[in-house]
Amino acid sequence: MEVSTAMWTAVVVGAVAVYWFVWVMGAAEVKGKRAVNLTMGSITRDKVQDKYKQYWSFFRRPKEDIVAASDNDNVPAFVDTFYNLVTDIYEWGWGQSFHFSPSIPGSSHRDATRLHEERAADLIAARPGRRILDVGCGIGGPMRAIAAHSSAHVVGITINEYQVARARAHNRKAGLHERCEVVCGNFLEMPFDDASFDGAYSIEATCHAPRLEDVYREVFRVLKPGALYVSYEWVTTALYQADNPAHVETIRGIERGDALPGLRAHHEIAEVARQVGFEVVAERDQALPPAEPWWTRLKMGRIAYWRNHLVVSVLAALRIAPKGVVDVHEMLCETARHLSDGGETGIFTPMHIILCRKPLVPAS
Ligand SMILES: C=C(CC[C@@H](C)[C@H]1CC[C@H]2C3=CC[C@H]4[C@H](C)[C@@H](O)CC[C@]4(C)[C@H]3CC[C@]12C)C(C)C
Ligand SMILES: C[S@@+](CC[C@H](N)C(=O)[O-])C[C@H]1O[C@@H](n2cnc3c(N)ncnc32)[C@H](O)[C@@H]1O
Repeated sequence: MEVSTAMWTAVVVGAVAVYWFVWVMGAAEVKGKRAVNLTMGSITRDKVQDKYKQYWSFFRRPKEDIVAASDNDNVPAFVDTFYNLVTDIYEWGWGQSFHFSPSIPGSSHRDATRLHEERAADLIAARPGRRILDVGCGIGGPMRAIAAHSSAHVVGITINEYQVARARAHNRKAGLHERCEVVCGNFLEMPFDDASFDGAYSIEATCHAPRLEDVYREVFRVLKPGALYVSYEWVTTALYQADNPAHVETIRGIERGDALPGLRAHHEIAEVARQVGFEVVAERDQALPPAEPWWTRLKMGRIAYWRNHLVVSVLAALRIAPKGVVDVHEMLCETARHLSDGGETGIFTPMHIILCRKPLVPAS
């Protein structure tokens, strides 16, 4: 082979390899976000690494310090930073719904996710003409599934501005923008009138509240009397032992890597709901058998995480992705390990479901 032919062959093979690596491998989810488009939310490129360090130093401290009164007020700001750092990676590697669901043999993750979301809509009797609140809506995966399933009008709230933009873009693309509204705000002080919603749900979002009563009280305020609220809570189960160092390490790992001021125990949830005035209609851990494990997808993804790590490292080296993206990705790999451990040992569940009703007549 002539030298020039060999060179041209090398160039073509190289170009195909780069295309495949970035465009094909780079799209971890079908039709999802691509690795070349990984930004870091509303953070400018040069600030990503600093913001990551700030986030990490906040959530790495002893739990007692985070929960201490003076720091509580800072939690929503750090949660916002966290979602600037992870939103694109979540969308790229997981999809538009930022939560878990029990796996369903023979069904895709996408279908299992949708069914888990539709369950929330059915539990609160979402239907056409009803105005439903999505507390902590992310980029709106559940909101779109619920609006499509029930034909209700869904209003989502998230603290993160970048997520608002992503959610609105997806709503429009799905043709659901007239039924799905997105508001940027803090669910601890919601910009909604009293008794202005016919139902509400929160999927794996209220775990970010430093005090659960603050968010439940707000949901109670904006619901009409008789309306239902369902929440999918992250909690430690009855199997968790606070004197078992391995358990403590797993739970601390989950808290650190998921911007949680402190996981609650399963028995605390209903107490808080009643304390703010709700009637508790039902409560169960949706992860318990006969449900299939929710952590399978997380665990099976290990090879994909390694591949993703390679992709983000190359993109960061080429300065296509911001520098801090590699650190953030590393943190997520570690978090995935703790979450799988929490699921396998049964000490943690991300789907402790509580269904509440605002009484027709206020309790005396
Ligand atoms: C409810 C919350 C988020 C739950 C999950 C949606 C996310 C928890 C951990 C995330 C991930 C871990 C590993 C990542 C992987 C290394 C990367 O290559 C691709 C994305 C991940 C799979 C990522 C996806 C989202 C999670 C599963 C919390 C924050 C309250
Ligand atoms: C893990 S995501 C879940 C998103 C969505 N429920 C889903 O399942 O796709 C948690 C969401 O809660 C939101 N959140 C956390 N703390 C918040 C707060 N104080 N006010 C409003 N939203 C908040 C985050 O911005 C994020 O959108």
